[in-house]
Amino acid sequence: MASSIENMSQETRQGVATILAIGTANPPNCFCQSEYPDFYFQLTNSQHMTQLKQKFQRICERSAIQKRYMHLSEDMIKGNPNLSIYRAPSLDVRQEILITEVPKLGKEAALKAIKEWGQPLSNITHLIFCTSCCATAPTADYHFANLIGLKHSIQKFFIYGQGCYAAGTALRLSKDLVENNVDSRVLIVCSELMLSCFHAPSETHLDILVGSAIFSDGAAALIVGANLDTNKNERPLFEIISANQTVIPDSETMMHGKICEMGINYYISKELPKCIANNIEQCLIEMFTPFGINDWNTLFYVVHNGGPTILRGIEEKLGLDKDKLEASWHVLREYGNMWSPSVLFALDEMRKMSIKQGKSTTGQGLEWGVLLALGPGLTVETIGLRSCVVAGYASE
Ligand SMILES: CC(C)(COP(=O)(O)OP(=O)(O)OC[C@H]1O[C@@H](n2cnc3c(N)ncnc32)[C@H](O)[C@@H]1OP(=O)(O)O)[C@@H](O)C(=O)NCCC(=O)NCCSC(=O)/C=C/c1ccc(O)cc1
Repeated sequence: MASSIENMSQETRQGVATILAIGTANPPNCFCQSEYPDFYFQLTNSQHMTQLKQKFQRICERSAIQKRYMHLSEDMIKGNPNLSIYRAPSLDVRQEILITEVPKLGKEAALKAIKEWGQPLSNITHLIFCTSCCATAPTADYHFANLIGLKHSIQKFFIYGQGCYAAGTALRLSKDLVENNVDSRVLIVCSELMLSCFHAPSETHLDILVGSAIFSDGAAALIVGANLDTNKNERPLFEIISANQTVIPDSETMMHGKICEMGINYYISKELPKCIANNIEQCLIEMFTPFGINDWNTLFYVVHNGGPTILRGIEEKLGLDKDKLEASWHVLREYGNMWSPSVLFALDEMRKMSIKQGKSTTGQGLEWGVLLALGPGLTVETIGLRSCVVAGYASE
């Protein structure tokens, strides 16, 4: 197996799932992290909780985040005061907004991906839509397909409630779809709005402080296909060489949530970063041993930016060089943790950063890499990637 990889040229291979375009979008409201504690405690009439506010300030300072985007606004809270009262029933008003806004933000990201891809909308054969934020029938994929104008014969899949690892599941599914359906083109869309889980601070539910400090809104879209039509100028960004899902044993209590009258009520254990760090190398061993790869610094990395302690834990456990998780740190700093789209923002940043730095491939000049999507379960989606030559790159 190893020798076949060493001999592979940088041409994309026939029949292998390939990412052809990436688009991202955020709502217009931008929140500066250093100003957010004042805004959040004032918005939720919690200024009197001075110790809790100081704790929240410490979490914001330690978050490594500089700014985040949210659909949520002061006017929305004023118009719906229950949104800012801890545990007050507010599911109806949240769902009413999310049913419209989740597909809408997804459309913005999808239009950017489709523009980069350069092909007509009618060439999309399959849609995979992911969100943890709105529960309706028909589901959000249906509303999205109508909104953007996909053909009625589009083959739709809806991935709901997987939180931050949904993009990995979508990539794994897209690989099976495009490698088994001739000429198929899959549109993946991940769209999340934190209005679904915005809560006032509570002395008895400290997990909310963490989510309120790091969660943010975003959408990302990809086009995936195999057997590129170079006559139509389809260009490869990354090949999906392999895809595994792993559930970390006995980790269910690390991160969980459920929809309640108050919106999504979630819990995040302090032990979560350690649990991920302790189990991540096994995921890499299982994916890359068949390829003869065991030096983790020979790979490029696209990791879900769940929080700074999660990224640091992975760096330390794998013994990674300083710049290995640069794309994920960038997304954490500039956008926060957007759940499912986050790791696709990091994938987008990886190829942009590689071009900006004059690297020969979309994977920081390296050929092989990994995308790690992490979420409730704890579930890890490990996606093996092969970079592509940067268009127009001329070696010396
Ligand atoms: C930025 C943190 C939170 C703090 O930075 P630090 O370097 O560890 O700093 P400190 O150790 O000084 O911690 C600052 C304070 O935060 C507190 N803290 C530290 N983690 C905690 C903690 N999980 N609880 C409650 N206090 C804490 C910690 O006790 C401490 O309190 P204090 O001593 O009073 O200053 C850092 O620990 C961190 O990155 N933690 C990992 C964040 C994390 O778990 N991310 C994944 C979130 S879960 C997710 O993305 C999706 C969930 C989801 C769920 C359901 C759905 O349906 C959909 C989605």
